[in-house]
Amino acid sequence: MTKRWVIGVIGGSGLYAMHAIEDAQWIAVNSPFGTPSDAILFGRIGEVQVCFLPRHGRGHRVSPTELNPRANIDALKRAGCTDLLAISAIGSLRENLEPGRFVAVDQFIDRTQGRASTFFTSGMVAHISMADPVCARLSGMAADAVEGAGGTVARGGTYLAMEGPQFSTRAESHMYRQWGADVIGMTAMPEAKLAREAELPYALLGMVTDYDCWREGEAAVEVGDVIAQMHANSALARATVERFVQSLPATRDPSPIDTALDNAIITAPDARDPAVIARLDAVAGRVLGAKTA
Ligand SMILES: CSC[C@H]1O[C@H](OP(=O)(O)O)[C@H](O)[C@@H]1O
Ligand SMILES: Nc1ncnc2[nH]cnc12
Repeated sequence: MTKRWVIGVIGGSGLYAMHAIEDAQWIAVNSPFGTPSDAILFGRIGEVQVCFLPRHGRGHRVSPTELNPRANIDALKRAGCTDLLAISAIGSLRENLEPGRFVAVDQFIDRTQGRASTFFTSGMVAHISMADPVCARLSGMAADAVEGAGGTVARGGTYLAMEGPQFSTRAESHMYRQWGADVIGMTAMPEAKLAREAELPYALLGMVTDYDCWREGEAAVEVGDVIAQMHANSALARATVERFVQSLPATRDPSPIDTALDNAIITAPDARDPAVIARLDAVAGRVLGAKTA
């Protein structure tokens, strides 16, 4: 069955609103998983419905370590999103990924600690595959949009998600390079895991803002470097999102991620907790038969 695209855009550091969105309206969406970072900006770009959520809230109020990605993803699912494009500021762990370049991330190493990282708690246990954590279709179109907007992009790269909010030590930065990580940030995990649990195809466009602290004889990253680079490139990031939405095919073919929960739930029907089922109405209503609010 084909359906229309509803694109959720998660704006990272420096991207707190989208002026290209027409008929725009900020609307608060409640979630049983807590308070999302902000209201969602509903509107359209051309004929495509867009739901924009600033990841840290307007004014960058919410720390990466105190984000509630469960509430954010649940709210975007409730808002009717079919697909998610996330934008992030990232540090580079590779010489050839210079500040200003975009990276269409395709793998993750999750080093975050203590964040609620699943919708499927006791009473409704599920194990989804995260082998290929990013939607290749979406990521490819997002990378095309970067180039169409005049930017440069690396297609593929491994994102190390650190806890923060402090930046890494030099020893950690060197270790992450040895592990094979290409870029570093504090927010895309567990966001990407939760998007998959919610059967939402997810792509992450990282924008390199700095070289972290692994380069010999060079000053370590400071937040001012990140902000300056984000400001220098925010017009390009906005143009990329606009172009991405405009380039979508008129109809949306199904994605295998739309049915990621098929065969993922292991808790026997008679052992399922009704309270847990109730709060999964948006995330897993398709498989649990719960009514979506
Ligand atoms: C402002 S510097 C560090 C900050 O920027 C990144 O956030 P986001 O991914 O939302 O753009 C990074 O993960 C940190 O939260
Ligand atoms: N060097 C870095 N480390 C972690 N998160 C970042 N976001 C932007 N630059 C970063």
